[in-house]
Amino acid sequence: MLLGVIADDMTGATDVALMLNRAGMRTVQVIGVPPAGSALPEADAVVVALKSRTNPVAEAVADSLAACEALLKGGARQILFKYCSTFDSTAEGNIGPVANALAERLGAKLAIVCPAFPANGRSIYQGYLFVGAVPLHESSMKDHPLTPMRDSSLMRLMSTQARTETGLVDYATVLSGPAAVKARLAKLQADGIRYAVTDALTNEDLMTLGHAVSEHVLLTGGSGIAMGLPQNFRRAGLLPERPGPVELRAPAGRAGIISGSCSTATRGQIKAALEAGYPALKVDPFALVDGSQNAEGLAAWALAQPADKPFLVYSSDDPAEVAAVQDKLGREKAGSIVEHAFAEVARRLSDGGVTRLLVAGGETSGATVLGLGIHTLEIGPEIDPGVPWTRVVDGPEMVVALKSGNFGTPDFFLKAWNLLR
Ligand SMILES: Nc1ncnc2c1ncn2[C@@H]1O[C@H](COP(=O)(O)OP(=O)(O)OP(=O)(O)O)[C@@H](O)[C@H]1O
Ligand SMILES: O=C(O)[C@@H](O)C(=O)CO
Repeated sequence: MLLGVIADDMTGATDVALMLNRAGMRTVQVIGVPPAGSALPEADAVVVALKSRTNPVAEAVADSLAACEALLKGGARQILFKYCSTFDSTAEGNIGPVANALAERLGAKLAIVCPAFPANGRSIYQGYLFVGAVPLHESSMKDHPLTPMRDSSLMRLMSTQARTETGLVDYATVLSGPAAVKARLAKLQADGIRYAVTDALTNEDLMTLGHAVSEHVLLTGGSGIAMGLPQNFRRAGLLPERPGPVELRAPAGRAGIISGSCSTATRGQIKAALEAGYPALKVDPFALVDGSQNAEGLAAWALAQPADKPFLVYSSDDPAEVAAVQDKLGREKAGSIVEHAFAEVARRLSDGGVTRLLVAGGETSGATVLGLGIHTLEIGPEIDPGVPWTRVVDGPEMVVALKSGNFGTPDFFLKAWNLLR
C-alpha cells in the first residue's frame, strides 16, 4: 500500500476511493476500524470509512488514530484525512481534533486543509469555501440536519476547531506552480503554523497542490486533493500504469433505493423518481416513534412492489419539516431513529433478494452498510462525480451505490442502473 485514507463518513469514503481509482490507483474501501491483527486488502490505496463526522469528539479521535495505526502497519507512506467538501462538522467540530491527533501521531509539522472539489462546485478562494456561486454559509449547507455550516472561512473554522493559528496558500501562489506552493508551505511551517488552507478553483490547481505536498506525511481535505497524489507515486516509480475502473456485473435480483438524505440534490432526485413512476413510500420519523411504521413493514412493502422499476423508501424532507421533527425529538434522536430503521430495512431487503441498492446520504449509508454487515467494497464505474457503483467483497452478494447528499444530477436515480451489466 502506498496511500492510506481515513474518511469521516461512508459516502465520503467511496467518493475519495473513486477519485483514486480514476487516477490510476487500485483502491479498496474497508468499513470501520480494521480489527487489530487483521490484514488489510492488497491495494495501492486503502480507504477506511469511519462514522467520525458526527460521533463524539473523543470517539472520532480514537477511531481515526486506530485507523491510522492499521494503515501504517499495512505500509501506507502517506495519510489523507478525508472530510467533506463542504467541511461538514458538528458544533464541537471533529475535524480539528482529529487532524491534531493524526499530526501528532505522524510527526507532521504542517498539514494542508483543502476541501475543494471543482467537479461538484466546491472551490476555495482567499481561504473562503464556495458551493457553486455562493459562500458555504449561504448554500443549502446552512440547513443541514446534523452539521449546519454557518461560516465560510476555512481558516477561522480550522483555527477554532484545532485551537491553533491557520495560514493560507493564496491563489496567486497556487497559480505560480508546485515550487511556489512548497516555498509558501515551508515559510508557514518555519513561522510555527500547523495548518494551511490552500486556495483551489480548478482540477489543475489540485494537481499543482498534489505535486507540492508529495513529501507531506499528512494531508487533510476532500476527495479533490486525492486527484494529484497518484502522479507523485508514479513519478517515484512506485506505481505502475493501471487500467481505469471496471464495469460491474450485478448479481441477479431486485433493485431499490433507500434515502435518508434531506439535501437539496437528493430531494430533486426523489422528485424525478416519483415523476418517473417509481413505487415510493415515505417514512415518517414520528410514525417510527409511535410504531405505526417499522422496518419490517417498510421492507415488506418494498418487496411487494412490481420488480420492473426500482422501489424507493425515503424519509427525505425539506428543511422546515426536518426542523419540526428535530424540535420534537431532538436532532440526534431524530437522525438515529431514521438511520436505525433504514439499517434494519436494508438487512431485510437483502434477505428478500435485493441485489442492487442505491443509498442516499452519508449517515444513512453508514448505518445501512453496517446493517448489511458489509466489510469491504470494491470500486466500480462512476455514476456522477463522487459516486461510484461498488461491489460488496465480503458481505451479502450485491452491488451498492452510496450517494453523498448533495451529489448527482436530478436524474441520478433513473440513470444509475444503466452502468450495471
Ligand atoms: N424526515 C427527517 N426528519 C429528521 N431527520 C431526518 C429525516 N430524514 C432523515 N433524517 C436524518 O437526517 C440525516 C441526513 O444525513 P445524511 O448524512 O444521511 O444525508 P446528507 O447529509 O444529505 O448526506 P451527506 O452527509 O452525504 O451530505 C440522517 O441522520 C437522517 O437519519
Ligand atoms: O466531500 C464530499 O462532499 C462528500 O464526499 C462527502 O463527504 C459527503 O458526505
